[in-house]
Amino acid sequence: MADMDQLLTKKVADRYLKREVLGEGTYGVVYKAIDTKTWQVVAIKKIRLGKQKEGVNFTALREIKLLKELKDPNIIELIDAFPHKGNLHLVFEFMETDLEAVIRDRNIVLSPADIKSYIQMTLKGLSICHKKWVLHRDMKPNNLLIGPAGQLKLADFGLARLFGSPDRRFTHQVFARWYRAPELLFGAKQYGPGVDVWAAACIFAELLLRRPFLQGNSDIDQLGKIFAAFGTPKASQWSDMVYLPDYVEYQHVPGQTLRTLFPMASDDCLDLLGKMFMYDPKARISAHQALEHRYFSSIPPPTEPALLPRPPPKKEPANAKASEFNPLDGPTVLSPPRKQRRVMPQREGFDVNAHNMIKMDDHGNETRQAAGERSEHAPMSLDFSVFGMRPPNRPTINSADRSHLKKKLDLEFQLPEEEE
Ligand SMILES: Nc1ncnc2c1ncn2[C@@H]1O[C@H](COP(=O)(O)OP(=O)(O)OP(=O)(O)O)[C@@H](O)[C@H]1O
Repeated sequence: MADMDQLLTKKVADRYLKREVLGEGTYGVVYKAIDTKTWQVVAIKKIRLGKQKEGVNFTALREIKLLKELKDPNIIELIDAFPHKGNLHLVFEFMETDLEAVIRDRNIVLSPADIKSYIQMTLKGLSICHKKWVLHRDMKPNNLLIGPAGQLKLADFGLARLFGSPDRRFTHQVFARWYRAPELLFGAKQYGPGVDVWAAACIFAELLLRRPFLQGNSDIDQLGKIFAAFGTPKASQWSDMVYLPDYVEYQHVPGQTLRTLFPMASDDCLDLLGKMFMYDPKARISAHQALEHRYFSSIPPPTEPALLPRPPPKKEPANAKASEFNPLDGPTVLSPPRKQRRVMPQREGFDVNAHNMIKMDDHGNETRQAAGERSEHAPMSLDFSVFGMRPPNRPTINSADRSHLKKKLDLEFQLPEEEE
């Protein structure tokens, strides 16, 4: 490991002075750095591009350019993007903390006005991205970063699409499942902005409850938790559901009222939440419509961002939090017992032997298992979403492509000689 002096003097791409590692996420390591062009503190996300030889994925890089142009007070700014030593570096404005830290800080009391403010900023960021046809697809509280003036900004926008669906076998991805929309859990290949609205609804619920709302420990269990909360969807509520690739029939459970689930919330709050949690993505409210909902115009008005309670700036790498977090600490298990649940693949030509099963390891993580091998932990946990749903090839960049790229994409590529 490089010593501190080296880290302090290292210059990346002739522009950034690298500082400490902030943490490691799904796509790679994140460093703190100083931008010597502006003397601004930045966060550099180093994305591993792998060793593929297929060259540059121009579509992906065109999308990075699009992300660079996506400027809004509620979206983290992508300041720069450059390839360096087989990795793609994305330079973002530096943010002090995130919404997960706010929710989990027991010293923080969140008033209804504070919750309104945080969810309004989330929806504002979403609405702008959706207007430009960019989906997030991996919304969760630790992707909602909070700046020094209390502004909430959406981070990691578009990365799931660009660099493939995050692999949920990684520890830090276990939590992402809790925010997945039912259509994704049923394997929808075509989905829209509704997936982000569902995730925003889960975050809204988490702000109200101060703990993750629906904590499934496998994709099937996640659907079980959703249905136990809101009732198994009827064909009248979501007619297209049965056509989804991984649709399985669940035993009918009645669900609970939103009032029972969120006893302290106002009527307006519950009305909006219910519209964001609509099963049928076509019936689900859009981020733009949600912002027009009377919840945001009724009293209390949302707290000014600068007045929002927030934890002290982070000191430790946030990836430590994954190990601290115990999903068993969560709310009452809402899922019906496994035995009661019918999981019946009803697809023509479905061959269970051709597929894989998912079982849970001791930490509650999913591990793939060949079909035929029986899992004692989750005998019914067939995860159909793994079939034929491999992440798209990651874009790769080789030196021959760089000049080409510069012309095509107008990214400021500077490729220094020094070692990383
Ligand atoms: N713009 C930023 N400013 C400050 N810290 C950041 C910034 N972006 C990321 N970080 C920090 O870097 C670390 C890794 O972040 P990253 O987004 O890669 O993963 P994560 O949010 O921990 O998990 P996941 O990949 O599942 O979203 C986290 O501690 C995160 O708070």
